[in-house]
Amino acid sequence: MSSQATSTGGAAPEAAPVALAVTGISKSFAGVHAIRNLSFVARKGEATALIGPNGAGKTTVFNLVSGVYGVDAGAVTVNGVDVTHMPSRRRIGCGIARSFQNVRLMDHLSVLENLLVGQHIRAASLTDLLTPYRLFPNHRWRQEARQALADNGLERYANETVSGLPYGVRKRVDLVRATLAGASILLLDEPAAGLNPSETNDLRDHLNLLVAQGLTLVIVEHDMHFIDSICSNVVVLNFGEKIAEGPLSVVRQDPEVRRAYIGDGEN
Ligand SMILES: Nc1ncnc2c1ncn2[C@@H]1O[C@H](COP(=O)(O)OP(=O)(O)OP(=O)(O)O)[C@@H](O)[C@H]1O
Repeated sequence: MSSQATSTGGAAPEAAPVALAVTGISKSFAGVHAIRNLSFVARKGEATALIGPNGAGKTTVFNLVSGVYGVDAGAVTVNGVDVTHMPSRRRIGCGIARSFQNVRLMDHLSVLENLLVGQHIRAASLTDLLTPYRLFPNHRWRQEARQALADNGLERYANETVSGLPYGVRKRVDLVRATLAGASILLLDEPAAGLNPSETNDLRDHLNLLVAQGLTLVIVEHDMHFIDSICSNVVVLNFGEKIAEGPLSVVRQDPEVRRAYIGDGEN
């Protein structure tokens, strides 16, 4: 990844709109300051990485953003909506979804059936919910699901049962499921964990495709090469505080980041 481009001619490119804004959030657990006065934004159509040593607070940020825990202070805004005091399930309706570490597909159903079930969040009524399976084989949802599989190079798996699929494919189907359910911001917790090199490359390509399609990604990941190939912005946490932010090529040169996390041996 190249560092921020500077241009001498013409106006600077306009920054993409803010999709997720975290403003001055703090959280303590029984006197342990897990997150202290943290602020950052994730912009539409960009991937932001959250990195830091074990216990730095990365998972807690995801828990606060997705509403698993309430913040002690600060605010969280999703697509312009203040969700700070909104329950987790309603935040999904604002376009934010959390994925991975555990793939949440139904093993006994086919890929296509899983996608149709995922679309239930968009259903306005019970009739809506049942229609795509039972009545009209070419219902719009089914067409959308097939199209989404095709767009992401997964169409050959449409009728396969999930339990028989390689782990890397299941993870990618889980991504498609989340986007079809209406998510525009994905929180991805160590997406490359447990994948072999070829699956990691496929996932990287898939995530870059989603970014190109305008999705916003926030990724917790330890694999710097993976981050480098996807994320334009990196937020570095240590003991619950932001110690650096910027392109990876810049933050990895920061002495505090090297001391806390990346290490002097890395280039
Ligand atoms: N539910 C909880 N109860 C008590 N302490 C918690 C809870 N959740 C997180 N913590 C504490 O908050 C701090 C940050 O933890 P967190 O899991 O967010 O870090 P992390 O950066 O995700 O670490 P790792 O990379 O190991 O997953 C740690 O000190 C942890 O023990």
